[in-house]
Amino acid sequence: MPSRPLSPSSYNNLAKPSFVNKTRVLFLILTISSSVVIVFTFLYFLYHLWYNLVNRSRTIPFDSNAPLKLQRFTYKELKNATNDFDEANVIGKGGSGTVFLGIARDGKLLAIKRLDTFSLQTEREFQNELQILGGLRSPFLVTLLGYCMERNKRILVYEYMPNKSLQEMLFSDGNLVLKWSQRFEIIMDVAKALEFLHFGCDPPVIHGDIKPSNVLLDSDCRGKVSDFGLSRIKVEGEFGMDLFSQDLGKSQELWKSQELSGNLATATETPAISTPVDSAHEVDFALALQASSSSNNSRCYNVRALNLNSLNYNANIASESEVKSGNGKGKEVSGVDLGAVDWTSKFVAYEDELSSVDHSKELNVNANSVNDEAASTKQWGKDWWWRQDGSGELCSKDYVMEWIGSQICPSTNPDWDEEKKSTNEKIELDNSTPLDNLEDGHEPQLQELGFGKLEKGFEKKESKWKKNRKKRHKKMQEWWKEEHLDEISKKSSKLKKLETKWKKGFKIPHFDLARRFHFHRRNKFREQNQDDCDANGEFSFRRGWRKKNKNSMGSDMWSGDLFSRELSSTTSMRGTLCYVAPEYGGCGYLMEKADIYSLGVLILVIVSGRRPLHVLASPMKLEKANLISWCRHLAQAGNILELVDERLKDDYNKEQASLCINLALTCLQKTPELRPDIGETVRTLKGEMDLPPVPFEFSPSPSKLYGKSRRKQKPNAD
Ligand SMILES: Nc1ncnc2c1ncn2[C@@H]1O[C@H](COP(=O)(O)OP(=O)(O)OP(=O)(O)O)[C@@H](O)[C@H]1O
Repeated sequence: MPSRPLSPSSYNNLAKPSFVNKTRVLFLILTISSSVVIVFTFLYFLYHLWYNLVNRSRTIPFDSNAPLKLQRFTYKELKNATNDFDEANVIGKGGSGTVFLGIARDGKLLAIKRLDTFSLQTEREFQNELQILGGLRSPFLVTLLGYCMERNKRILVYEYMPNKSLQEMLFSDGNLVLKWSQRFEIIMDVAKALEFLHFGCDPPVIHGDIKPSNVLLDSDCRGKVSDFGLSRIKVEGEFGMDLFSQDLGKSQELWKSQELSGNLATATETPAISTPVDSAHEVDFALALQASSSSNNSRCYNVRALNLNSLNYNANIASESEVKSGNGKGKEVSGVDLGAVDWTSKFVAYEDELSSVDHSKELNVNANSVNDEAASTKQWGKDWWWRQDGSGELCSKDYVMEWIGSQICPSTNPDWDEEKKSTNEKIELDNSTPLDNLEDGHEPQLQELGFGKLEKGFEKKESKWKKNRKKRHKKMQEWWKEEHLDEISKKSSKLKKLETKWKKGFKIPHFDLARRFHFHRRNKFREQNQDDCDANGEFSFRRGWRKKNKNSMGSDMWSGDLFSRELSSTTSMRGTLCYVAPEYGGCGYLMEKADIYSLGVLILVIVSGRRPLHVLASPMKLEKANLISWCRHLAQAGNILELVDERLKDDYNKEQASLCINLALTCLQKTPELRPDIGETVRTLKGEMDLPPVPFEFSPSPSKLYGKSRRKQKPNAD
């Protein structure tokens, strides 16, 4: 019997079970995989919870809401408190703002810091102070009492510290010299402040800018750490933080919230604090974004600035220096009064001196008496005074180079004019008996006494000096080119590459918008900078060129020598030159050990009463210019107490002083891991713990210790 052909429906019935099976398998797979995902997520959540509980430190929790507890002042209130921000009330000036003395309605004295510009950087500093310092209370930290935030006005209100800053106390002209006991207490206070920040806060806080101007002194001269503008909260699990990546995160939030709400809300933790829209943010955000695309970028900008200045210098040197420079002072360079010589001459003189260290060993004439010194000076190359050791210091060198670059541009450097004046006066003082008794710097008096007439009398002399000066300019220009142009051009080409990368890349909508704003505004910024530069400006690493404020105090210590005052306390985007740890200055991660390094520098500064870079008038003292190098050389020579401030005479505790210096040396080790942590540092200072082993290279070398005795022993043996 022929079989009946299968109908299509029967085919369907036959295919169904396989289809159903497939669906079942698929369903099973999906169920299993999703349950695996859920289980893993749950496990991860449990692990995270456990991790947080276990690692919850024994410290106080960091109170991010605390800023909201700060008093919010109105601008009018602060205006009244400071007598309309009267100049007479100015008690200090830093890189970011001016500090005024204010009187509250209840008669309490306040330190009111008005941020001078409105940019992303000042905004970041402002927010940092609110978010970090605002949430901390410690007897070793200056208390932030409140703030004012109205349109583009940013003001911070602190407790008033009657003895101002350690910077002023150590380096001001007054006769007041900090006693040893006070110095030691201040060292202890700063160490305890850092102990609180690193170990007492959860998460730990890294200050990032420990230096004398950020240590304020109360009525008893006890130190309190201030200025959290560059501080960072250490995020758990992170091995470090990059300043720009953090800023960028914050900036992106700022940017987003501005876009979404039309208001520039601050970080999410402080929704109550809001800032009005301002285009400056767009520009600076873009700038930060660009900077974040290369960790070296911030430096590159400065290098570019240097190039501009150098070019300016090159272009103008022949013509302008002749017209503007006034008098050359070649003779005074080698003369007695080195304090009055101009920077060019000084620099050439130093350069000559350094060359002699390098090649002719002229400094080591008395071979017998200075043999050891000769050995140590020989190894310092031409750039020994900024080279502390190793490649990590290159960033510092860059800063120094930039600064010098700015200094050798006579048309843009007001100090040249000042020195021109003082030289004019000097000519008078050197050559005319009636003026002999006059003090330097009294131009009106000089004019009254016939300065104009005398000036004519010395015209011939002047023209000779002008020629000398021109020669010297040229010599320095050539030296500068030889030494650094190669390095600088490499860097600027790197910057160009980055710029093209930047122009081509980053097509993300917000970023692109930011970029366009950035380029538009940056050109404006450059023009403005150039104008500022031309119009009697000064160079600051934090702000680039800025107008010189004659009343400026604090970080601008006009009493100091030209070189030191600029270099020792100017804040960059990444800390302050000479105080910043090599790994961080090298654009690395900001860690607790960076604060330890800065503390090491600070200890040396406090003990010695010198700035970290302190070029004195006498070129013979150049070996002491770099405090850290000098200290290391003294340590090798087994003579660290020579570092102690001469003004203390013998009135200090030698045991404590050598403990401090040796501790500083351990803090200044290149490898961050080798530096002690702040707990060890405090215990060592308290005498509760032995000094961590001083690095081998800074221990007195056997030849230095035993060299003499061996020589003595020889005759006996014979
Ligand atoms: N609370 C305060 N009480 C008394 N004086 C203060 C107070 N805060 C700051 N000053 C003075 O103002 C000066 C400038 O302080 P500010 O914190 O603005 O800048 P800085 O730390 O010197 O420099 P930068 O901001 O560039 O790091 C200080 O050196 C100090 O003399």
